[in-house]
Amino acid sequence: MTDPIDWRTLPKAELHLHLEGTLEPELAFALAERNGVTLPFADVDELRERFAFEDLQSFLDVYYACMVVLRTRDDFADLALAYLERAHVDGVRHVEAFFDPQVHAANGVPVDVVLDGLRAGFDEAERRWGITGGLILCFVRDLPVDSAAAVLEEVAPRAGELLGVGLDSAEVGYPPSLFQEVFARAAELGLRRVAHAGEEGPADYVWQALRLLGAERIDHGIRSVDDPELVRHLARERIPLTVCPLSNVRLRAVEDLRAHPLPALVEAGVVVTISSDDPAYFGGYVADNLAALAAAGIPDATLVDLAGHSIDASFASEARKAELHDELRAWRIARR
Ligand code: HPA
Ligand SMILES: [Zn+2]
Repeated sequence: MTDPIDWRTLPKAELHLHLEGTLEPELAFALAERNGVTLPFADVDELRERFAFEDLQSFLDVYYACMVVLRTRDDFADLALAYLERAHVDGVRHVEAFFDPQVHAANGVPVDVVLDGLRAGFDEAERRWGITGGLILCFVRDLPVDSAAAVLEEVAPRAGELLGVGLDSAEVGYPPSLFQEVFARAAELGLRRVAHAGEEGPADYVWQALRLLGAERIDHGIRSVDDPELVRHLARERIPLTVCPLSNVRLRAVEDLRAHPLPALVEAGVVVTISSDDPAYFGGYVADNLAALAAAGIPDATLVDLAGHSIDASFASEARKAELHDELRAWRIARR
């Protein structure tokens, strides 16, 4: 028998990661103190007690409450670099990360400040650890569509500093169709398009994200299993799903990992990738997600294949993808 795999050693890309969801309680309280901001939780322990979520909304309430500590360019740079250091330890070689500028704007922080800080963090991580990647601006689907359009126009002159746009936050009752025009404008600006769909919402929202928004990747997408025609479409067109197993369990989108639709999706030939979503809140970073899947009975060889999918499904250049595949090949050879 071969040794158990240390999933941190496996080269991989992380494609579904909310930077604000990497705000560990200790950093949240340190930033609150630095900025003279009061969090609605007494201390780190009380905040962690609030991590017993019942659904997506009960998580979002805590997640948005913590964001008030993020005020300055340095806060955003520190947040990004702290995550990227953990990602580096986790064997993440390429990251495509979300951020929610509408929420920061509501807190009085201009999108330019957010973007300057996050970009500084990414640039530093590339220098230190060779991690590549970039930023995906997410529209918050339960805020007015006008505010999504406004933030897009505000960043339009800096579109070249973004990889793309996404769609996140409370899903049910906020169908992708609401954002058709905003996504069309993003495409005009040369931005790639992804969208959260089929996390708590129905398979029809996945169809809408594909057909109305031009989404190239679906974030979560697990409810696609309810629609066999959709599963066949995803497989045939090689449309990747960025699946976040520990998130799905914590937010009760699935009962437990053994009931997760991932094996059915993989079996059907869908390009599944694994990510951590909001690792500070959901009990694990990406290697922890892989370890949890292995413990739940997913074969090691399947999980290694999914790391390969994460490279293919990324928006990295073809040259960078080839480099990452070389690293993965070397890893497989070293395991033999
Ligand atoms: O898991 C999520 N789903 C939707 N919106 C989010 N914003 C941060 N995390 C999430
Ligand atoms: Zn997400």
